[in-house]
Amino acid sequence: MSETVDRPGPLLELRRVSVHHGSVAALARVTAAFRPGEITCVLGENGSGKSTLVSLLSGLCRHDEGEVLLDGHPVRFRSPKAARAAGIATVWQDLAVAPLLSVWRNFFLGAEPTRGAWPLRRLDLATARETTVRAMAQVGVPGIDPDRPASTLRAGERQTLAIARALHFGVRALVIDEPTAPMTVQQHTLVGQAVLTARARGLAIVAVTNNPRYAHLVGDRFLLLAHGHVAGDLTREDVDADVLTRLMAGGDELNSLTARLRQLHPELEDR
Ligand SMILES: Nc1ncnc2c1ncn2[C@@H]1O[C@H](COP(=O)(O)OP(=O)(O)OP(=O)(O)O)[C@@H](O)[C@H]1O
Repeated sequence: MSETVDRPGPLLELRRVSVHHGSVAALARVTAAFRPGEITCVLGENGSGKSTLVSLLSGLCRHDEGEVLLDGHPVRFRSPKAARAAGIATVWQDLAVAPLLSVWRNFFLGAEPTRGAWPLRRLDLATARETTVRAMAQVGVPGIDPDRPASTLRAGERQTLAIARALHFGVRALVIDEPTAPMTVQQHTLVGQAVLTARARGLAIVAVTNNPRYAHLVGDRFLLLAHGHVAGDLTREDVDADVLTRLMAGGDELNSLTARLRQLHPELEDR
């Protein structure tokens, strides 16, 4: 119980949330809590509901049962814009940036700094470039050329740019969908650094990943999804990277772990 005394309350919470796509329950009575300064890695096989969870938290789809709470208050984001206005930024798996625009344009995307007063107000290019370079350095990518087209960035760098942007604009929660193309260790490392910076700044982070070793390295909690259900809600103390790898594959080990956890924590019965 002492664990809960020091931990901040959840920023975002799902209580018995279901999302249907037609007759398919992509998420079924999912209960989970995402706290400031905590990285929750979401793991599960294809079709387990990970993308639906990202869509729900980003305002792309809505729940039809249960409650989504922000700071303890029920919310229902009508659009991605509404989720962003509530302080939730999403790093999309393949659309983290606009590829034809430069790195600095992508960083600001319509919120560029200006100087002078109207009607002589104009874009402050020097500040825009400097800010981009500084923000990227803060998340572990020093010396980036801000004029490079974003299309020349690799998957991990694009995600890092989106994370740097979210940090700069002061979001409170970061939802990260891992790129579909496999990432190299180097690219994973880049994103990992950025994610850890975001955690140090107190953001609540929900990171979808297919890589259990990476998850174990950066994650504080692990939410395992299977067929839209929570199959496990674990902490670093519960699992090591090998167990997490085996759990992701489902099967007996996951079943017995789920049963053991439910025995120890009757409150998990509904998950
Ligand atoms: N737009 C949709 N219409 C109908 N069914 C959908 C739709 N989107 C997802 N589903 C179904 O909902 C379930 C969960 O899908 P979801 O994409 O959330 O899983 P996922 O874990 O992200 O899978 P993947 O790793 O393949 O992206 C699956 O059975 C999927 O077929």
